[in-house]
Amino acid sequence: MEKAASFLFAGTSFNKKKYADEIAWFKEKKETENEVDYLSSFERVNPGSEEVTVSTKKRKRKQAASEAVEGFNVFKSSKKALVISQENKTDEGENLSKEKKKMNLKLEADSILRKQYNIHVSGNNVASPLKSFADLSSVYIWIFAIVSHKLKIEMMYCRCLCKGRECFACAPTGSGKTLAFVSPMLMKLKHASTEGVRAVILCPTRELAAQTTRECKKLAEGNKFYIKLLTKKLIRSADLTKLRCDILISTPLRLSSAIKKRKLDLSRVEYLVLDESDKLFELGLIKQIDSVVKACSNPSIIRSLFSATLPDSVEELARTIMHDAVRVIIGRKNTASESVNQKLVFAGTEEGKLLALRQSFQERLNPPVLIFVQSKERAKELYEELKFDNIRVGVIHSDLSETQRENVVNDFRAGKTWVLIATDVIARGMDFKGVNCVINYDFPDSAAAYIHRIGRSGRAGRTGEAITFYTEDDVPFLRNIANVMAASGCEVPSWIMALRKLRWKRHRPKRESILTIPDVPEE
Ligand SMILES: Nc1ncnc2c1ncn2[C@@H]1O[C@H](COP(=O)(O)OP(=O)(O)OP(=O)(O)O)[C@@H](O)[C@H]1O
Repeated sequence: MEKAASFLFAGTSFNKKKYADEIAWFKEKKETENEVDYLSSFERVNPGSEEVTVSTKKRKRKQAASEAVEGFNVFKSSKKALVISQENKTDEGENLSKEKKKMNLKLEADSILRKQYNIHVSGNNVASPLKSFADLSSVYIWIFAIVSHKLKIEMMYCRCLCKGRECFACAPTGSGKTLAFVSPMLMKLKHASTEGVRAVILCPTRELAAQTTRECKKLAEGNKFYIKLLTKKLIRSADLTKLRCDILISTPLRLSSAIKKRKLDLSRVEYLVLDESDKLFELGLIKQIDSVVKACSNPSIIRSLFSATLPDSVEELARTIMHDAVRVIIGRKNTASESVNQKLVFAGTEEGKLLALRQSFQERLNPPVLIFVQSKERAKELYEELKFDNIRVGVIHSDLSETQRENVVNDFRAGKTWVLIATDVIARGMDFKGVNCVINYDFPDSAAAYIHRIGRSGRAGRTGEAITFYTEDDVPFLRNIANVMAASGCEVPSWIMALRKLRWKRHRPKRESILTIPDVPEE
């Protein structure tokens, strides 16, 4: 256990100060105490259960005995439990009914635990959620995820993948989905191999693919896994048929063109993860996804879909290719992270938006701040305006080269720039540490875009803020955003909730130019 756990923690830096309580909690208690802890919490929510009346000592013995009879992993290694179970073997019929009762109690406990943590699971033969330190010894999972109770997705998904199940997973932004699919994947792959690509992770953008590669490498540090980001350079320089790679991370376009041109062999792939899956299943990418799915022809492949937003249409489509998939939803599907305080601000006109932004920067600029606009032209314009104000500002959009985009992201991560203006290109999956505020300078074009944009703040248990400017043009679409806000516990004016809900495809109205300064030089 220790070895496996240290392998998982290798290269991952946890904020030990922040999680000091949890670490202390974990250190102070022995395995058995934690087991009892779980039991007593179960009893608290089951006052009617007969277990409440028995003494702690008796209860422990009773628990150990019946778990051993059933062969659950939790207490399997306990010799005492085995002895007691043999002593108790009196009548087979009685044992059978005890077993049934115990099984029912276990199912009930699983369901209470899921309810407590807002985990919704469906599918056949779904594994129990991880609940105590004892469970860790069987699947070597993230201790911090369990004690902090914040990163629940890892609890459930690790269990599914370790049991070899395909999975749809939908959990809020910043809840740790990346580690939820990378850590069990590394555990299952065990060690590096020369047998070609064994796992593929698809991400919708290059920035996200690069970030995921970095996370994978950090997590695998000390173990010689070959983890590769499929770059243009790699495609040009290497003979991909001989590529030594355990985990390959790519965007769909790059991978499908590599499959086509260089005959990359994906027939041994054991794990395929589609991160930000709803984005990947959008019309523009579906052909490439299809070619990747076909190329991963190993019949025992395990495929998983992850996102903070998972429309029913995507689920339906994906189900046609998945085998008996488990569906794991943390919280409510398609809702924003509850740790982001969301506000709507009426700015009247385009001019009003710039004024409001300048004013809020003068009053309190609490960097890092991310500002989203609806097009690259507008990103460039706002950049010129803010540069003029002597703000440490960066801009990222699809007109920049790969290296330029990389530099902009690195500068923002390093704190060299305090404000980053962006299009939706970085709205998904990007994990900038501690973004204090997201400003939707231009109203998002869908509820999903809103959820992902504001989800760049309030990550990994931290709190954040999101401000959305709206003008007259945006009013018909306010209700859609207001619904998301209300679902995550934010206050919304009643007049907005009374607006008619519109079905929207894409709301990108033609907006007046942001520029107030004349003659912007061409970049
Ligand atoms: N068990 C954990 N304990 C502490 N921090 C964690 C844990 N798991 C993940 N994190 C941190 O939480 C942050 C958010 O994780 P991640 O980027 O995987 O979120 P996500 O759910 O994929 O979000 P998004 O939907 O925006 O892509 C990261 O900085 C990650 O290092």
